Amino acid sequence: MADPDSLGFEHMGLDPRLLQAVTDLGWSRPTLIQEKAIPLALEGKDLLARARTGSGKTAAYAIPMLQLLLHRKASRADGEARRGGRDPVSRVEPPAAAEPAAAGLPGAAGGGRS
Ligand SMILES: Nc1ncnc2c1ncn2[C@@H]1O[C@H](COP(=O)(O)OP(=O)(O)OP(=O)(O)O)[C@@H](O)[C@H]1O
Repeated sequence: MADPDSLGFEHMGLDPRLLQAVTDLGWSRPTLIQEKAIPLALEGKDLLARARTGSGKTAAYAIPMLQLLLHRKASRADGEARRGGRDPVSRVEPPAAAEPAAAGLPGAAGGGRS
């Protein structure tokens, strides 16, 4: 299944947590579709790829997706920290109180023509 001549996961610039996860799964090498797709997806390219069932397509798109999410979270947290605030990703805020449906609309109480 894995391509013995493939560039290893460790050469793809993956987040250490993803590399660890791949190692924990016992995946020593990427499959062909992973080797071809992951670097392009990490560059932000849009891909349409086809490979046999069971060839590892799920990880071919899930690994770059997780990497982009991890980096987005890290850069948002950095930006927030530089502004002296808290990490907006880990912050849990209750939803804002619902506005009255007609508030501010012409014809609503206080907002329309009289
Ligand atoms: N690099 C890898 N090394 C070893 N095993 C892998 C590797 N990548 C995926 N696998 C394993 O291969 C199996 C098939 O992978 P997966 O289901 O992702 O393939 P798929 O191409 O998405 O299949 P399908 O077409 O059925 O959706 C899974 O058990 C998965 O854990």
